[in-house]
Amino acid sequence: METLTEQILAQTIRVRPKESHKGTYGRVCLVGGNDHFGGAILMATEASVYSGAGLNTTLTDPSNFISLHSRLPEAMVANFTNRDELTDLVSAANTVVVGPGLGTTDTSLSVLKAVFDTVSDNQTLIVDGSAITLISKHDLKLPKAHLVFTPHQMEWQRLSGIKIAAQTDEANEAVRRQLGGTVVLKSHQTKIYTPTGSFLNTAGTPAQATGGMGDTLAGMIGGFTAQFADQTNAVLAAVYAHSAIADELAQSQYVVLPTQIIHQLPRYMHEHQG
Ligand SMILES: NC(=O)C1=CN([C@@H]2O[C@H](COP(=O)(O)OP(=O)(O)OC[C@H]3O[C@@H](n4cnc5c(N)ncnc54)[C@H](O)[C@@H]3O)[C@@H](O)[C@H]2O)[C@@H](O)CC1
Ligand SMILES: Nc1ncnc2c1ncn2[C@@H]1O[C@H](COP(=O)(O)OP(=O)(O)O)[C@@H](O)[C@H]1O
Ligand SMILES: [Mg+2]
Repeated sequence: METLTEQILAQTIRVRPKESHKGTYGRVCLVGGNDHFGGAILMATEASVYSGAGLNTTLTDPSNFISLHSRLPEAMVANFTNRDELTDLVSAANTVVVGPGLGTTDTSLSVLKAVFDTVSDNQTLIVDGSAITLISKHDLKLPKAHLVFTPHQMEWQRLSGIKIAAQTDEANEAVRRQLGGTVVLKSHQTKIYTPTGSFLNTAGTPAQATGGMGDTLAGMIGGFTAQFADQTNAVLAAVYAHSAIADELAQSQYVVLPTQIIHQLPRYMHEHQG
């Protein structure tokens, strides 16, 4: 297992070419946020926007439209139960993030199934939070896409069937191979299992242990994979940056809020572009 270092940032975060426009930096479609968990999709969307993704559209419950727009006018919004809009917007994206705050109701399940029916193998699909729980509960067939799963240990237990205490590298890698794609197994020391190797993230702090921290990471992975060509490096750089920014803030803070990490992203990415 290789330890992630700051080097991953300069290898991934590109200096922006002069001749470019919003279309150069990718389209992200984020799907989630029911009438209880609006904050989750708001944070994921804000993280994608602040990571620099060129165009961001959020498919969510209509009760979240006003809060999302008033906080983040840069993002577009649509109703996640409108099947035609979902099909159009998901198809148009380079990266789709599904799950933050999606919930586990019948509506959540039908939204997730619609996303799975729509994505294709040239797209990256980040599967987070409730989407992981729904796949486990309903034994859903996974779509053909560049899959990136972002479970915490309990979600990984549900998806892989491996109890938290038995989540060894060998056992985790075996399930990753069956699933295909990449698994970001989140904990106090996140491990990333990819088709080309495994990585340990030693950055990060207990000051991050607060709700919304993973929703924020899912949005960052969305923003990074939409912009940067090497999809594995984009995931690794997002994981590292998320924790490293938290470490900076934790030097003088007892707790680090997800939105504080988000607001440091443009400055941090400017300092670490290669
Ligand atoms: N502001 C919001 O709207 C928020 C919405 N959220 C959403 O709520 C939904 C449910 O997610 P939850 O994760 O809260 O609930 P889950 O029920 O999926 O998992 C939480 C449980 O897992 C346990 N656990 C064991 N190891 C863990 C680890 N390493 N990291 C985290 N938990 C671990 C926790 O103690 C807790 O009992 C998701 O869709 C999520 O996106 C949460 O992110 C919280 C904030
Ligand atoms: N003690 C800790 N040390 C380092 N990182 C942590 C710690 N606790 C939580 N994190 C990080 O915070 C995030 C939590 O994700 P998750 O549990 O999905 O949060 P949520 O669903 O509430 O947004 C992960 O990236 C995890 O690595
Ligand atoms: Mg989560």
